[in-house]
Amino acid sequence: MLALLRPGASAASRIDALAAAALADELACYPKPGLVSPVDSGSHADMDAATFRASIAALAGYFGAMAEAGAEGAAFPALNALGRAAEARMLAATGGVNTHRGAVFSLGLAAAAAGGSAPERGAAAICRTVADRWGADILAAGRLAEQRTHGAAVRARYGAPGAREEAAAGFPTVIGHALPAFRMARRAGASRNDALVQALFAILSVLEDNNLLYRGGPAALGRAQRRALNFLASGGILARGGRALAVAIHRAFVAERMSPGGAADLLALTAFLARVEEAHPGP
Ligand SMILES: CC(C)(COP(=O)(O)OP(=O)(O)OC[C@H]1O[C@@H](n2cnc3c(N)ncnc32)[C@H](O)[C@@H]1O)[C@@H](O)C(=O)NCCC(=O)NCCS
Ligand SMILES: Nc1ncnc2c1ncn2[C@@H]1O[C@H](COP(=O)(O)OP(=O)(O)OP(=O)(O)O)[C@@H](O)[C@H]1O
Repeated sequence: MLALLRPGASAASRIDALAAAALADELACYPKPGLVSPVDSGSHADMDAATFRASIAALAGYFGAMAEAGAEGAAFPALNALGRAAEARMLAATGGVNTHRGAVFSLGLAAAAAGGSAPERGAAAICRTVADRWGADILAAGRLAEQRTHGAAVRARYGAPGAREEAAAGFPTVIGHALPAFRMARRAGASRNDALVQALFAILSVLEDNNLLYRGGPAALGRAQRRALNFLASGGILARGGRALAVAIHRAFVAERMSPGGAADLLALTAFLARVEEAHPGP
């Protein structure tokens, strides 16, 4: 966080610090259905909050490097190479556990876009930049990719879109659902944590999360979306009993061993964009 406060810090190092803070926001946020937080490991046996902290430390500098590359007009292959190298550092730090693959991808692209555009233009401009500058190449790379990931298995089985489609379209789930929910909750007096909980449920209510599809198929995805819609319809985190309902939904996910990792990645992106807007208020 210190680089944020240093007036002389470069734009890239400020973006790096904002991205690290956003990953810390996502980890700290509780309750998150089935996901790892400092309170518990949710539906995960192979990782806990310490694994995530080690992963965040291993990613130090990556988002700044993406911001610099974006500012220099880098094409997709250069960003992809930085992302793969960061992913390798993440796996080395966690003993091979996938803590942040989706965040390395989505938040990395957003950092590159933030580096290449004036941050005071806001979150929507950053996400549009991802779509405009790299969208076509993101989709083309997907068509050529090795088909051994969980995402590829889900696509082959259910034809579902995933992280690539969300990024190539300029993160519509974040711009259209998560950030409005976050801002509305903040205006209504919610803490950052509680506004992020609200944003996570907004994401969960609409996202085709590949992690849920991989572990539990369309039935698990439908159950997750219905629970999230029910949470939002009953007034969300600020309603009387809202926090208790969120904890109950978290426990239901854990009982079923379900975890919406894609939604968690987009929550980290939401936290990043919110912090960029706070640091660079528009006109
Ligand atoms: C595109 C990536 C994420 C691979 O996707 P694929 O769907 O094939 O694989 P995998 O199942 O391993 O990963 C999916 C990741 O996306 C997240 N996710 C799942 N569903 C969604 C969704 N609907 N929307 C957004 N994210 C999602 C998951 O949490 C998971 O972390 C990635 O491995 C890749 O190409 N990385 C390149 C390196 C990189 O990050 N470059 C930087 C920017 S170009
Ligand atoms: N707080 C969090 N808790 C759990 N997952 C998260 C969290 N934040 C982000 N994620 C995302 O969830 C994904 C990890 O989920 P998961 O462990 O289900 O996937 P996997 O390693 O692909 O599969 P599996 O463990 O089922 O073999 C990561 O890619 C990560 O980006």
